Amino acid sequence: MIQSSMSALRPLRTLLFGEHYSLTRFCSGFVSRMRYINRLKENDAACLSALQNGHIFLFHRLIPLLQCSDPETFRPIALTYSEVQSVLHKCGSDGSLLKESILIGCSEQNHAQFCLDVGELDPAAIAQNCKGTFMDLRKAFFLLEGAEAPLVAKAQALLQWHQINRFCGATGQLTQRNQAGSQRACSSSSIVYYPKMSPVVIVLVSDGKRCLLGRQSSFPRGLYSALAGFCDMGETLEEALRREVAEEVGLEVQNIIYSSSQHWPFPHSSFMLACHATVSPAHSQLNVDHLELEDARWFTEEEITCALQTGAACRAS
Ligand SMILES: NC(=O)C1=CN([C@@H]2O[C@H](COP(=O)(O)OP(=O)(O)OC[C@H]3O[C@@H](n4cnc5c(N)ncnc54)[C@H](OP(=O)(O)O)[C@@H]3O)[C@@H](O)[C@H]2O)C=CC1
Ligand SMILES: [Mg+2]
Repeated sequence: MIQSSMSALRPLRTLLFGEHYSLTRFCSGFVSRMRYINRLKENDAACLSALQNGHIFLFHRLIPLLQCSDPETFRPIALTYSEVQSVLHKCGSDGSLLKESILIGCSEQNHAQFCLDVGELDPAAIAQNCKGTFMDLRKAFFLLEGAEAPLVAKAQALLQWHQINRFCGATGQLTQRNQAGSQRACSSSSIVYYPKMSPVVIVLVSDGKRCLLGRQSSFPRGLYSALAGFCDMGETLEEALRREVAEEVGLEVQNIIYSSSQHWPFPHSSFMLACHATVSPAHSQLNVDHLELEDARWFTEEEITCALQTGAACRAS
């Protein structure tokens, strides 16, 4: 039936697209990659085979292995299956650890990408064999180029999620992961667990002339940031944002406009939703909750520009 309807469509296809019509011509590289990744999540054998032909990024106890090409530029090291096998052998492991690799993506060159935590092995020996260095993600996040920081952050977040979700919350039994590492399942309760992110709002509040920034006592000296907070269960983005600003600085905001989003790996996996919002100048008096924030202040555009220029000058020197 399908066959005959496909044949019936052929003249139309030829008219529209010419003799060399093929379905794949209309699948962009992006679509093919997304479908490929999805297939690897669903098919353990396909995923294992992709691992043998893919690229693997190593971590040691959640710290990524990076290569430093010059003092300012770091890149994650993409190793092949046989390269990792050889490094593991040199470090006294039989290589079975490789099966614990977790799928994190697919490069534009169509190589499936995986990450692997070699936490039981000697990090110095691994780093030396790979000509790399293990660097804390909080530092690495700001030194990695473009798309590489989110990839490394995603890898670390997935590795961490697997490490803390080894047991079923209902039965206490060990959970089993699929080959891609996109889920864990408990055979006793049949519960399937998926990697989780906590939704977080971050908001730049303005009174029309100034913007509001705050700092926690744990922030590095001199660092101020837009206000942020975790969404509570059942809240909308707008409700969470209004509550957080009210809690932290005692203001009521309006005119909430969504701006953008990003995955944020610290302290665990958050999904940050960034917005703009306003308060009227007549209601901009701050009442800071010092249990949550060490300080919060209104900053003028000139102050922000000056601080950014000073920061850029400090980084350049
Ligand atoms: N300006 C900022 O604060 C910035 C924050 N971020 C990120 O935004 C997120 C929120 O930061 P923050 O301002 O500290 O959040 P909050 O203002 O919500 O305060 C943190 C407190 O919220 C409680 N909490 C509620 N839900 C969670 C959860 N799912 N995970 C952890 N704690 C929770 C905890 O309190 P208790 O332990 O008392 O229950 C925690 O100490 C973090 O991922 C942070 O890294 C990023 C950039 C800037
Ligand atoms: Mg906060």
